[in-house]
Amino acid sequence: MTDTTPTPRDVLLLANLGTPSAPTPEAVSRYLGEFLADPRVVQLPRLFWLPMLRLVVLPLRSRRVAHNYGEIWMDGGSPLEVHTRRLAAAVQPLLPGVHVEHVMRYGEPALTRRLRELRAEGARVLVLPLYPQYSTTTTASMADVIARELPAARMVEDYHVDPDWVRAVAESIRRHREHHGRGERLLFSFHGIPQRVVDQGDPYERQCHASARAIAAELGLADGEWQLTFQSRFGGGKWLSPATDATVRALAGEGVKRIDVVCPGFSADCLETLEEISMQNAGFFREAGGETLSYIPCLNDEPAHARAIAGLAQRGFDAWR
Ligand SMILES: C=CC1=C(C)c2cc3[nH]c(cc4nc(cc5[nH]c(cc1n2)c(C)c5CCC(=O)O)C(CCC(=O)O)=C4C)c(C)c3C=C
Ligand SMILES: [Fe+2]
Ligand SMILES: [Fe+2]
Repeated sequence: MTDTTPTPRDVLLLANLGTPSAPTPEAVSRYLGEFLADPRVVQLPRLFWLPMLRLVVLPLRSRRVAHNYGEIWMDGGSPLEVHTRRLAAAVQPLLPGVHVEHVMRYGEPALTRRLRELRAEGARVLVLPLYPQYSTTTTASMADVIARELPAARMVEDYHVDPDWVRAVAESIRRHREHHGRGERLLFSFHGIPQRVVDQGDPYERQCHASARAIAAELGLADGEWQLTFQSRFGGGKWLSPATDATVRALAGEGVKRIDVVCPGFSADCLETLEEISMQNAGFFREAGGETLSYIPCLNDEPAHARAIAGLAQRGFDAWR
C-alpha cells in the first residue's frame, strides 16, 4: 500500500503591526482600539485604561490621525499594507516549496485567524515578525498569539545584526546619498518605547544601538557622522531618548543645514516614517533654521531585502528538518 499521509505544507507568515483599512476616523478608531487595548502595548491597569481608551483617547485621537493617514494613503491602501504585501510577493519566488503570505497583528489580514485556519490544515508555520529588533511591545505580542492559536508554529525572534539585512540597509543609504547628495549628519531614528519597559529587561534599546553601529560600520562612518534617536512617543512617562524631534531642532540650531534620516526599525514605510519623519520632522528642521531633511525610505520590497528575509526564513525551516 502506498503511504497517503499528506506532507504538511510549509507556510511563511510575514507579520507586520497592522494599519487601518481606510483613512477615516471610524477605521482608525477600530484599528487603534484593537492595538492600544493589547496589554503588551499599554501596560496600565485594565480597569482604568480600557474605559479611558474608549471614552477619551479614541474620540480625541482618531480624527487627527485619520487626517495624517490621508496625507500618505496610496492607491492600493495604507502604505504599511501595500509595502508588506509587495514584500511577501518578492520573497515568494525565492522560497520554492514554501507558501508565503503577509499578515497583521492588528486588523487584516489577521495573524490570529490565519493561525487558526492553518492549525486545522496541519501546516508547518514559521512566523517572521517584520521587526528587526525584538521588543516585548511588538514581537512578544506576536508570540502571545502563536501560543494561543498554534503553539507548534515557530517564530524568528529578531534579525537586528543579520549580515544580509545590515548590508541591505547600508547599501540603500549609500545609494540614496549617491542620488540625492549627502547630509552633514546621518540620523538613525527608531520607534521609541517607554523607558520603564526597558528597565524591566526589554532588549529593544540595546538591539537598536547594535543595529545602528553595524550599519554605520558597514558604511565606514566615523563616530561624529551619525546619531541614534527615538521617535513616535505616545502618552506620558519617560520614553527612550534622545528624541528625534528635539535632535532635529537642536542640529538646525547648531547651524547644520542638511541631514539624512533613515529608520531601520521599520521594514516597510508607514505613517511613522512617511508622515512623522518625512513631513513633520522635516518641517521642524526647517522651522529651526535647517534647509533639507532627506528621508531615506525603508527597504520595502527591494530585492536585497527580499533576499535577507528569505535567508532568515530558509534557516528557520532548515532548523526544523
Ligand atoms: C517598529 C517597531 C515599533 C515599536 C517598538 C512600537 C511601539 C509602540 N507603538 C506605540 C503606539 C503607536 N504606534 C503607532 C504606529 C506604528 N507603530 C509601529 C511600529 C512600532 N511601534 C508602526 C509600524 C506604526 C505605523 C502603522 C501604520 O499604520 O502606518 C500608532 C498609530 C499612530 C498614532 O496614533 O500615532 C500608535 C498609537 C506604543 C504605545 C508602543 C510601545 C509601547
Ligand atoms: Fe508604534
Ligand atoms: Fe507617530
